[in-house]
Amino acid sequence: ATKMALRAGLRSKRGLTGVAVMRMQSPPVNSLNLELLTDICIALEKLEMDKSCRGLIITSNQPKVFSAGLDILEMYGKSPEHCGEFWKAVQEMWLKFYGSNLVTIAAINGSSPAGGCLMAMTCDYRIMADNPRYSIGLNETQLGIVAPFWFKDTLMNTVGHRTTEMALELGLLYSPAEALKIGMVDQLVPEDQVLTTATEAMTKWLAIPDHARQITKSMIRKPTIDKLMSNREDDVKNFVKFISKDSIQKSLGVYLEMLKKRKA
Ligand SMILES: CCCCCCCCCCCC/C=C/CC(=O)SCCNC(=O)CCNC(=O)[C@H](O)C(C)(C)COP(=O)(O)OP(=O)(O)OC[C@H]1O[C@@H](n2cnc3c(N)ncnc32)[C@H](O)[C@@H]1OP(=O)(O)O
Repeated sequence: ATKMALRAGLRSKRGLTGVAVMRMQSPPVNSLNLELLTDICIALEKLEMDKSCRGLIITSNQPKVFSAGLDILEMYGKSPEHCGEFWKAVQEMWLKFYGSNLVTIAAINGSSPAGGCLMAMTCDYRIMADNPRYSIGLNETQLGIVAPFWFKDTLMNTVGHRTTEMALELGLLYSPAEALKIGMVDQLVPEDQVLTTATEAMTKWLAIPDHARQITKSMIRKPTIDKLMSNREDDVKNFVKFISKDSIQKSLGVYLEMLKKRKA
């Protein structure tokens, strides 16, 4: 096994031949800030160019949490320029993962709300710890914000039209058992078996010739990717306009307070 050290917040190492394991480690909850998003993108870009790499397992090194989603502090009280730069990085992460040529498997070893759920849904396969304390889903409306169309598309492509209406409008967070039932995740296993099961699943995916699998994946995902690709700048503008509204900033502020109080 070759080890590959990456910059802050991320470690990636080779286990199974041709398979990289990316472990997010940005304490306390792997919230996706600009730095972590950039690190993840650079790491994926490198792996994508590495001919010996065929698969990627993404998991968390933080206890109880896969990823808390986008870092709210990157969108709260920040300048429009900063928000725009942040949003471009979010788009970049989604485009790279959703369009990856690698087999990507999410080993979801903790809660995965909002952007964390999005990230997991960009993968080819999802294995989640069966711990009923964990939750996963796109809860944006609960924060008073609106998930953009490509979040919606990713969910719709994963769980279907009607389930997306309910999930997205109500901002539902699902238990692992519920998430399995609606197809948001593909498999549940005891917490200590998430990574080994991901490795087993990877073996199955890698038995398929890369070329055939990649073309098939692209055929299925390309229309969704093209939709964002041809609207990237408008999407950034929309985001900045939306997130800069006083009412939205207020909602985010209230939500952050709630997160802190809940802890106390
Ligand atoms: C009108 C036209 C509209 C057109 C649309 C335009 C486009 C607009 C788009 C706008 C969409 C933006 C999309 C956003 C997607 C997101 O991802 S938003 C983030 C949502 N995330 C959450 O709701 C998760 C919140 N966190 C939690 O629920 C919990 O932290 C946890 C379950 C993940 C873990 O729980 P626990 O282990 O108990 O840890 P905590 O004590 O709660 O947290 C520790 C620490 O971290 C802080 N924190 C948690 N999450 C975040 C986060 N996402 N960002 C920043 N900070 C976070 C938390 O406050 C604690 O801080 P302190 O230690 O108290 O300082």
